[in-house]
Amino acid sequence: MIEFRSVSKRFPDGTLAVDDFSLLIPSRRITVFVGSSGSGKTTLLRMINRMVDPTAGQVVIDDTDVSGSDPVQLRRSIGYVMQNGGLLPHRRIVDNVATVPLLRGTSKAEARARALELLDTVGLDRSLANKYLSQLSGGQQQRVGVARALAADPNILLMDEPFGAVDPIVRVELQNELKRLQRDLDKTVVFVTHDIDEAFTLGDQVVVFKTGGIVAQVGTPAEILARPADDFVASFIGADRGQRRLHLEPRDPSSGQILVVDDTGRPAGLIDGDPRSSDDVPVDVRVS
Ligand SMILES: Nc1ncnc2c1ncn2[C@@H]1O[C@H](COP(=O)(O)OP(=O)(O)OP(=O)(O)O)[C@@H](O)[C@H]1O
Repeated sequence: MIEFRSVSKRFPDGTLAVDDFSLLIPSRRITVFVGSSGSGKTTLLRMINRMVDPTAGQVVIDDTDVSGSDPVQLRRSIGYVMQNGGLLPHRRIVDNVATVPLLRGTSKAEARARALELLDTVGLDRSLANKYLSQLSGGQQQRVGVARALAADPNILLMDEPFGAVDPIVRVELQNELKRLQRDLDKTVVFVTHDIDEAFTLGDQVVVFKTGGIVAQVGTPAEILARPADDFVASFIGADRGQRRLHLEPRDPSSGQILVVDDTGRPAGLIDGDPRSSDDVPVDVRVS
């Protein structure tokens, strides 16, 4: 589990990027940070591997405050994927994937063998191993970024807008692939995006941010869709434009769960509780 405890970040130029932020990130799930530009998502993500240190508060991973960890060791033990991925254009794909294991002292032969396995894991043909980045498509490049992040077999994978630069069809493929990988490999994934649909597709837990690292709402996609916390969230998820039209269908009362379904009757998720037991919960919700 990753825990942010009353974390703030003021940059040297005076910008308060994050103000008193607290959150629990469950292990082996995908948590998505979504919000408008400049709301502090990347700053928070980078606090997990100490690319950024908070000016107040603590970030704790499995009961250990990261401020006591060596930043270089920590960074090598946590996978990190970013948009246009930090890959080295002058090195072959296989060598890019093997970077961290080599830095950690794994033999060249072993690191290469592992890199080839990882190409399989992320759905890339091994024939690409000796090519260079410029010879790959955008989607393939992002897969290499994911393979590289997985190379040290980290428990935690941080992903900062990793699919932002690829076309919508490839983006959906990559999202599906990530969900499969998470199920197979059981990693704790923290994923940053601007795209609310991507957040709802991927997230077990979704955190909607306002400017200043302020949390507008935390919940499962179904909870947020069915009960936007305020006008900001409603507007962000498109509820105010009537784009999302979901409604709640109570299930077996003993289960205490309610099914959220869209206009076509397709289930969008489950939420806990009885919608009719609370005045502020609409039984018919316009959400997309
Ligand atoms: N090194 C820095 N020095 C000063 N201000 C910074 C620095 N890094 C980020 N900021 C500011 O902190 C705020 C939060 O930035 P951050 O990159 O965390 O937001 P974000 O939600 O990830 O935005 P985006 O979605 O555009 O990437 C912004 O106002 C940004 O300008």
